[in-house]
Amino acid sequence: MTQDNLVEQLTVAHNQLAKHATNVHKFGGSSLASTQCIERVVDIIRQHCQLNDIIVVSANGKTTDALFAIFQCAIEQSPELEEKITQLENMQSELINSLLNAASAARLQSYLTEDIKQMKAWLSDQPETHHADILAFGELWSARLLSSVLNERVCPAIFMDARDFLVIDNEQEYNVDYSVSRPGFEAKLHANHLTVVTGYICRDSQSVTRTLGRNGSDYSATIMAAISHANQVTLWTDVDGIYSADPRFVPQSRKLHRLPNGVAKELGRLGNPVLHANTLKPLADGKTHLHVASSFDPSVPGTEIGRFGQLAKQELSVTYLNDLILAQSQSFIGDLGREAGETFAALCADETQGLIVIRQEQQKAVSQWLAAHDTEVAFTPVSILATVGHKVTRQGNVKAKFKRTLRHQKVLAVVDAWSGHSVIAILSEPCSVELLNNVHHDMTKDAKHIGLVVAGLGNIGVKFLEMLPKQLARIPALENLHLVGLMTSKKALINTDGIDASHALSLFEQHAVSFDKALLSSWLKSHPYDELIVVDITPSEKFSQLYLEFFKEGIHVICANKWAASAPTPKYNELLAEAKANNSQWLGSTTVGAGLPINYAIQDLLKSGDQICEISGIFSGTLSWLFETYDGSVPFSTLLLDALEQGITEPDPREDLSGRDVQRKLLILARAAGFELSLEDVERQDLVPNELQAMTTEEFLANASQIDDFFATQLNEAKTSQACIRYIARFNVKDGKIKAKVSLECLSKNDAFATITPCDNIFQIRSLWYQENPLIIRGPGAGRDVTAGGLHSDLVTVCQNLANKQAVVKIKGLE
Ligand SMILES: NC(=O)C1=CN([C@@H]2O[C@H](COP(=O)(O)OP(=O)(O)OC[C@H]3O[C@@H](n4cnc5c(N)ncnc54)[C@H](O)[C@@H]3O)[C@@H](O)[C@H]2O)C=CC1
Ligand SMILES: N[C@@H](CC=O)C(=O)O
Repeated sequence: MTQDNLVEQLTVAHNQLAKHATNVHKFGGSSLASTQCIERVVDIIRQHCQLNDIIVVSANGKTTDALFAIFQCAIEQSPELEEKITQLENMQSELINSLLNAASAARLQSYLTEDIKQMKAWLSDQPETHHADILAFGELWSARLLSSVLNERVCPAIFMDARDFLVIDNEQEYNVDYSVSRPGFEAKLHANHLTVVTGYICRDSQSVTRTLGRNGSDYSATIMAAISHANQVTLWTDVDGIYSADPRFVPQSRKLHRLPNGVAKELGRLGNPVLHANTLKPLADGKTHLHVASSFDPSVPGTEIGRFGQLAKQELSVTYLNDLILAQSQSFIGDLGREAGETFAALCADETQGLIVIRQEQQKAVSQWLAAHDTEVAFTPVSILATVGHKVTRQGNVKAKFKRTLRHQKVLAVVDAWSGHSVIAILSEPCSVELLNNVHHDMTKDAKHIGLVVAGLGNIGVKFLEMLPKQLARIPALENLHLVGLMTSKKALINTDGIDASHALSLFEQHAVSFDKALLSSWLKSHPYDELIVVDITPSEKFSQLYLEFFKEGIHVICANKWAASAPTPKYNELLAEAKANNSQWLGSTTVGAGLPINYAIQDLLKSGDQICEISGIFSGTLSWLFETYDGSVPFSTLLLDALEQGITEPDPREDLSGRDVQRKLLILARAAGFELSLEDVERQDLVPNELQAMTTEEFLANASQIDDFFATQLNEAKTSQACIRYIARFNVKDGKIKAKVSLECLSKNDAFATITPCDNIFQIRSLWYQENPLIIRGPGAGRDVTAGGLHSDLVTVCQNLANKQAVVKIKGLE
């Protein structure tokens, strides 16, 4: 979804049933099969449609099948005819009476009685002449009923019989005569109404009822889109999208969230059960997007078909058709082969090898056609198996892979489709479910697409983005990762087609727009990626409060932000539980020690059965740098401003000076070590004087010199006893009692914590296995490079886990 779509979607969401642009919604028979189904459809219309939209309907449930059966009984003069008619009439009456108030029900009931009378008359006298008229009752009843229900419960709605305006000029090709149909429709239109139109039926230029063939209602919907210049068509059906293979047979199939028009058309041509070749014909220009969504679960994002950028074009799918005929003839070599392929709309054809693949029912016609050309033909029963994707015939690597996966099969030929969007293998045996699964696995196993959203483009965020293009190029685990979102506190740039990581910041400068939480939520709920990772590099408590929503959507979170990991215990536990329930990964290695592997070390000890009883050290890069550097020659506040400039402090350095940042880190590590405690359980010495507490960051920085006397005094006192001052975090457990404190301490110069490189962190861990001689981890604990590097390390871990399809949640660094 582009930013434009995003904004538009939000506008739509806030303007349900408001006067707006026309969209077309089509509801299939299964979506309208019962009272309960129709109630669901009414809810969908309430939430997703607007006045002036067009609703196209199929016949309720199995009504068309019942009408076919009735027609057949009449032809065969079967004694079951009366009973079948009564059953169908009763079924329609039940729907009418259960959904409408008494007055409307009586009105529709009387129409139904009239229709049944008419049907019986046609059935008793030349039923063949009225075949299409009889079938048309299904859509007629369905549209009349739905429009009445909408009128009663939702908004003004009118009912239109498509035969009153929709004219086809050639029955075989189902070509629409738009020059008659469009003005005919417009003349009947009522402004500020929903229009409910019968699918499947139309008339010819002699005003004879015609049907639009198999799945004609989908075609009706796209015709209505072309007639009304609609922006979107949604096919509400009983499946929730188009999959990379038929999900009934291929459990590993993935939903294709976005399909380029040409690829969708090719899938329809090669027998995709949801898409049909004619359906896409009226949308050939690609401007109107087609959505496939489930009326049984409308909140689940379906498949969008239209014009897309590069990313959607990388998707591959696999489809097959059994019970076909391979026709081989010398005549098919050269131009005649091409002509035959076009004449019979062959599933595939190769004029160099002289072959075409057709459906069984076409065999006779092909024989006759060839007889006219006086040549011989050999017919062989075959099946086809195809890999379908945007311009796939030009992708040598994909074709090679496809051939490799089929090397043990009896492949008669591998042919490029004329469209360029599929490579088709002709098999001498039917395609088995096992073969379909194997080929699908091989062709799509690397195709999991992961979206990346980066929140926070400050000191660390910018460095993270600077490193991203190189990381994407050199780390195999990031192969299918796409930067799709960037945000700061004020603006966001979301582009589902991907944001070029090499120009991320300038693209953000040029195209970012204001956003709010509702907009973000709506996008996050409908994003088209298999997985989405949000990297939180903000210092914002408010942003951390979105994690619960992220986890509910199965989104993964990597954070440098410490708020969520140090939240009050009930909240923290709720986040862990929600992440686990939805297989969301939550990693926050950089929340303590920046890029140092302290979280991993603690987790590893715990996992291996060790028990930690003490964690202490210098956890703040800022305070480490300040106290290691401060010797009284330069005022403390000058050093503080210097640290801010170097990017090692928190955005507001009082977070460091107050000990709050260290307090959070100690809590995060104690939790990682398996202890349950909250921030209040960690005693904290605040080094910010009261008078500087309530100021804005800018005011504080302007008045920072007020802290100098305090630190000068502390330093001088320490010097008199050959000691030094350091801000130390200490956590220990003795006899089950927890003690946790962060404070300024006066240390002997020989103390392990007294002599570290400025800005380094030092972590000392005592445990069952490290009692006398503690485990020490030491190194740079703050700064742009190491923190951004640590975030990239978490990113690779998440992507690797996703590639390995680990079902178990791992919340590294925070568990
Ligand atoms: N400086 C360091 O060495 C380390 C920093 N961190 C953490 O990294 C985070 C970022 O630090 P800096 O880059 O120094 O901060 P910064 O102040 O330079 O940048 C913060 C960014 O977050 C954005 N932001 C703020 N609130 C937002 C919201 N509600 N929604 C979206 N974006 C929002 C801001 O617009 C800005 O782009 C902090 O949580 C910090 O604790 C973690 C480890 C080390
Ligand atoms: N200000 C912090 C930055 C990282 O969390 C520190 O000094 O460690």
